Amino acid sequence: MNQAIVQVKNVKKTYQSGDTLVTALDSTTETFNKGELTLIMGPSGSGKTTLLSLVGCVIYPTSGDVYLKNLQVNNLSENELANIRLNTIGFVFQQFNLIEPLTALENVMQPLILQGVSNKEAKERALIALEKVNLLERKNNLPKKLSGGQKQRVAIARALVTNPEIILCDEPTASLDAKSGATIMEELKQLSRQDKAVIIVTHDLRLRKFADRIVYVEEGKVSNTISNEEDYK
Ligand SMILES: Nc1ncnc2c1ncn2[C@@H]1O[C@H](COP(=O)(O)OP(=O)(O)OP(=O)(O)O)[C@@H](O)[C@H]1O
Repeated sequence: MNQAIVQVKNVKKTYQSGDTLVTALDSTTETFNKGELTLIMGPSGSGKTTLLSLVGCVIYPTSGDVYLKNLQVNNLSENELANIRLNTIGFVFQQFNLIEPLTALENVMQPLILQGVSNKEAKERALIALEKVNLLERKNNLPKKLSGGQKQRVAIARALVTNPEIILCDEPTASLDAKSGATIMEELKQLSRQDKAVIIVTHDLRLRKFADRIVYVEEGKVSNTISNEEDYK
C-alpha cells in the first residue's frame, strides 16, 4: 500500500498584489503518497504552482497546516525548511535551471556538495545518477552543448542524486519535443516505482497516461482527484 508522505490540511495562501489581496489557494486538503506519480492539473492561475510550492516547503501557508512525513513543517524556520528541502526533496523545473559554466557532472554534484559530502563521493554518486538517466557519455558537456531533453535529464539526475523521497516538477516537459518529453516522463515514472513521491504540475494533457493520480485545481481549490486506473491508459 502506498504511504502518505506529504499532507496539506485546509491550507490557504494569499498574496498581496498592490492594493489587492489575491487568494491563490483556499480550503485545500490533499495527501500525496510515496510510490505514486501524481499530476496537478488545471487552468492557468488556478493555484497549481502555489500548491506545489507549499508541498515543497518553498512558501508558508497563510493558514492551515503542512505535514511532511508526519512532521508539521509550517511552523519551522526558514533554515529548517531549507534543510528539509536539501535532504528530502528534489526539484525539476521547465527551464532546467542548470549552472551554465559547470559541466553536466558538476551540476549533478552540486546538491551533494551543499550537503557537505566530499568531492570524491559526490563525483561517484553523480556518475551513478547520470547513468540512471542514460547520460553518462555527456558528463563533461557544458549545458549549452546539450539538447533540451538532455538538459532536463541532467536536471533529473541532480534532483535524484541526494536520493530524495519526494520529487517535484513544474512543467518538466514544456520546453521539450514530444519524444524527449515522453522519455522524461518514463524516467519520472520509474522513480515513482522506487518508492518516491513524484508530483508534477502540468498543462500537458498527454502526460495523463503516466499518472497514478490526477489532482485538478480550479480557482484556488482542488475540484477533483482521480485515481488513474484505466481512464487514460
Ligand atoms: N508571488 C505572487 N504575488 C502575487 N500573486 C501571486 C504570486 N504567486 C502567484 N500569484 C497569483 O496566485 C494565483 C495562483 O498562481 P499560481 O502560480 O499558483 O497558478 P498556476 O495554476 O500555477 O498558474 P500557471 O498555470 O499559469 O502557472 C494567480 O492569480 C497568481 O497571479
